[in-house]
Amino acid sequence: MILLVDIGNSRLKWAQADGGLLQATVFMDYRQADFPERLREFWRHIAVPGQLAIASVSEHAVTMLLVDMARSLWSGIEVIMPRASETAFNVKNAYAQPEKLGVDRWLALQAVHRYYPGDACLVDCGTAITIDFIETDGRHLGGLISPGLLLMKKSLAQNTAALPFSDDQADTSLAVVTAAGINNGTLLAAAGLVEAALARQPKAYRVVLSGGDAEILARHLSVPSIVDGDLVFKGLLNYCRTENAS
Ligand SMILES: Nc1ncnc2c1ncn2[C@@H]1O[C@H](COP(=O)(O)OP(=O)(O)OP(=O)(O)O)[C@@H](O)[C@H]1O
Ligand SMILES: CC(C)(CO)[C@@H](O)C(=O)NCCC(=O)O
Ligand SMILES: [K+]
Repeated sequence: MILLVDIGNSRLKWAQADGGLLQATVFMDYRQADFPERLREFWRHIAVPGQLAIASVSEHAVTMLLVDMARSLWSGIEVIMPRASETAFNVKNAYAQPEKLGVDRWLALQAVHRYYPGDACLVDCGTAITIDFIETDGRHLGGLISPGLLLMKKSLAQNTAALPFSDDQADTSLAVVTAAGINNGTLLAAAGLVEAALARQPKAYRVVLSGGDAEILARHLSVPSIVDGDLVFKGLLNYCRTENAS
């Protein structure tokens, strides 16, 4: 049994994998005061994992809390924390300083290369929206970073006098009330960003979406896309299998 954890900037996701098969994902808000207690209550009842694999783009303290908790629950558990590198699993990192690429992007790129082979455009619609291009041969071309939908809406509410925070249904039509104007405007900003990034490339790329806003973005993109919310977990599993085999 392997325990997989993806710590984003808004929330944490964890799942177990048995024989390479992913089980259901649990989403948790790790900024709440009772988070450690709630997590421990979950983990006390799961099948004992032999390995814990963590991908974190959050503060080190959150990772350490999880590692300490896992070690206290299951002494001898092996902890795996991949870092972005120059190459791994046939993917070549485009960054001049490869370790600076977010490990979530790095792991998701490896999963895309393995499960959706070909020229691909990976879009993670989380706290941030990241767009990364990868070639059939595993060459990462680089990417883009923008605020995610929630951040765009929050910053409008925080930096204007008249605009409220709104989190209702959105589409990309012209609005005649403020809330819809914000929801539709931010959604179109995200969709337009992805479409513009694709249009600027000299050839076509298969679009793969992940993250909390993947479904809504997929519904409003003018190009076909695949939604896979498990890319970071799938990327993490690569590292576990390798360690198991060695
Ligand atoms: N229950 C939820 N809690 C938080 N965000 C949610 C929820 N449901 C949907 N979302 C949407 O998901 C987005 C956050 O996505 P996700 O959980 O993938 O981010 P994250 O992994 O924490 O962030 P990142 O990896 O980008 O730092 C938000 O912009 C929000 O609009
Ligand atoms: C961009 C985010 C926040 C997306 O989760 C994360 O991948 C990150 O913190 N990356 C480090 C900077 C970079 O990837 O260039
Ligand atoms: K993420």
